[in-house]
Amino acid sequence: MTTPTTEAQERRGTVAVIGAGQCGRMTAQRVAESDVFETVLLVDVIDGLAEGIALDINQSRAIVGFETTVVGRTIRIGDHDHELIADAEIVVIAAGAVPEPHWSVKQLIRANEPIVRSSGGLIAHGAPSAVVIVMTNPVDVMTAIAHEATGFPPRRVMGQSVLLDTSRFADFVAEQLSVLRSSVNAIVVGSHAHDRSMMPLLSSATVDAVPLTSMLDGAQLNTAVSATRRGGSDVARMLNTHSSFYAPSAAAARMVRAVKDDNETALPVCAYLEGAYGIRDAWLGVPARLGRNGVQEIVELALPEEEYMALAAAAKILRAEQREILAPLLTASEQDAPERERRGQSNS
Ligand SMILES: NC(=O)c1ccc[n+]([C@@H]2O[C@H](COP(=O)([O-])OP(=O)(O)OC[C@H]3O[C@@H](n4cnc5c(N)ncnc54)[C@H](O)[C@@H]3O)[C@@H](O)[C@H]2O)c1
Repeated sequence: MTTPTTEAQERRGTVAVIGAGQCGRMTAQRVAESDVFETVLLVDVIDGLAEGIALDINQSRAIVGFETTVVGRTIRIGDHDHELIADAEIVVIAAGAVPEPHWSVKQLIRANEPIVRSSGGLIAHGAPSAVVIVMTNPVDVMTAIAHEATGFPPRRVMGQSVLLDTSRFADFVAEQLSVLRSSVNAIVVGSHAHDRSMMPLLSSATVDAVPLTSMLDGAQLNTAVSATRRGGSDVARMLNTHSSFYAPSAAAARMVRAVKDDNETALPVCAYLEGAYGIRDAWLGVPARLGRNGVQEIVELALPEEEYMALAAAAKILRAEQREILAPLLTASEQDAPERERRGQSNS
């Protein structure tokens, strides 16, 4: 069954979004408005929340002009109604605890780990062929947890992190130079944490093919980098009670579309590295080609020594954080198995 078509377009397939808070509901809306799926399923543990949001989005269809149906469902924590997300080809995890302002990263991890693990269990049983996109913070470690909880090959699990940071960097640079955002060609890699492990790659950044480093001086470049690293916390501080959701949902919806389109679109995402950039056994932000099976290939850019080393340092921090709560991914004997066969993900 497909929904009626307004043009020569057919809507097929289901995207499930777990968590109907600000990020989840906005992602569901953006995906529905792209009008390429038959159904967007939105689920939450709060009674009636997902159902209400779904009804509201659906009532905008005649104005906005899309036919995708958003279906809302309430789930109980630990009640794995696997049928619920059956048929979902892509699942976005946007479920999370409401953080207290004074929480440390460790407290956030402790609060969100069971939520992401239970979401992973639901996906593993209900949608065993799905591609998973994790939004829950801290996203690099939560992506690793989602991978462990689903038992999926790493290529079918990725995090939304550096696509958002890349967009923030492009926005700040465009503001500084009064140019179109589309003329800025730059990429952010590393961690989604708001510190030095989030790395705009200045060496390859261009504006209309002119190197960015020839257009901004050192102080201006530092300003753009700091503004990018602070991007999320600045929004959260202004909103006071909440974190950002417009730009994060735009990034998640873009990733959903790249997976759906299956044409190897390269986007920066949090992915598992097993040799690319000289990094093994860590989840972090790098450019990757996306498709129906998730991460088709890690795109290995030629980085100058300084950026290469900085990325290795970011990976070291993330690996340590991830190993603290994960069972080791590789045993010594597995280390000897052929890379691509073992992980199902190629790095080139
Ligand atoms: N990756 C990014 O770029 C990015 C950006 C902003 C926010 N985030 C993160 O995304 C997550 C969601 O953010 P938000 O602003 O939507 O938060 P929110 O508080 O508005 O929504 C979270 C929702 O998750 C639901 N939930 C909790 N446990 C659940 C479970 N087991 N199953 C289903 N639903 C469950 C809650 O009921 C709530 O509705 C947070 O962890 C946040 O830090 C990530």
